[in-house]
Amino acid sequence: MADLLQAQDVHVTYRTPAGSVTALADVSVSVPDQGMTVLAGPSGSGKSTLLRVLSLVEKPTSGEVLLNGSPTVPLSAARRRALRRKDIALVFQNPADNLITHLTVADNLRAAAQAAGRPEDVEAVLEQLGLPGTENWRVPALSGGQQQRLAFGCALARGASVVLADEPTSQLDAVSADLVLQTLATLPVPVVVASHDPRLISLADKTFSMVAA
Ligand SMILES: Nc1ncnc2c1ncn2[C@@H]1O[C@H](COP(=O)(O)OP(=O)(O)OP(=O)(O)O)[C@@H](O)[C@H]1O
Repeated sequence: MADLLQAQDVHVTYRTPAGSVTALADVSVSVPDQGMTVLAGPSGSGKSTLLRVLSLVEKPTSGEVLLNGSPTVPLSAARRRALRRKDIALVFQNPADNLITHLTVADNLRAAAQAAGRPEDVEAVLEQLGLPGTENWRVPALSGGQQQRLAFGCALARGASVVLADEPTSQLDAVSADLVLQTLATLPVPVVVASHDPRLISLADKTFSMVAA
């Protein structure tokens, strides 16, 4: 197993009107190129910040982030954006934030595939997500859990090599959350999840426990 993503001695400090806030202090973690890695910890421990740093959305104040062994911090914003578009899917907590809500399920998957210049296989992706027969549904007709699973499907459709998800079960009822967990555990790409959901942590191949900085 190789390391897909590595954070090395990462610090993140935010400047606010009330002074500076340290979100991450000296954090080092590696994400293997398979299975599910869970970033676990209480509210305020920096899970979402670390997820944004690992997904190259946010540059750390100091430290390095390696993607497939190559440093990303020295790269230009454009180069980081290109890497992110090619390899990395960040799935947000609010299901609808991950989708084009006025389009159908199939058109969301097609848009994701086309943006990456990839062939579409809508039926195969929906089968894999446990959403067969929903091709023509518009996003608001899906439950929150179904929307979350469709967001994972869009990540697969665009060929992302890793999916990072922020608290994917926090806005779902228990039944929907279970289906999302099953889907996450069977995605054919490595997954990084920020969560304090014990059910999710119990499915992890690797857990990184965080404490407030
Ligand atoms: N943009 C920001 N500006 C200022 N402070 C921030 C910002 N983002 C995060 N923080 C602070 O950084 C710390 C870590 O926040 P973060 O959201 O990463 O933690 P978390 O573990 O994901 O929390 P939660 O589970 O509540 O989402 C907190 O003290 C938070 O208030």
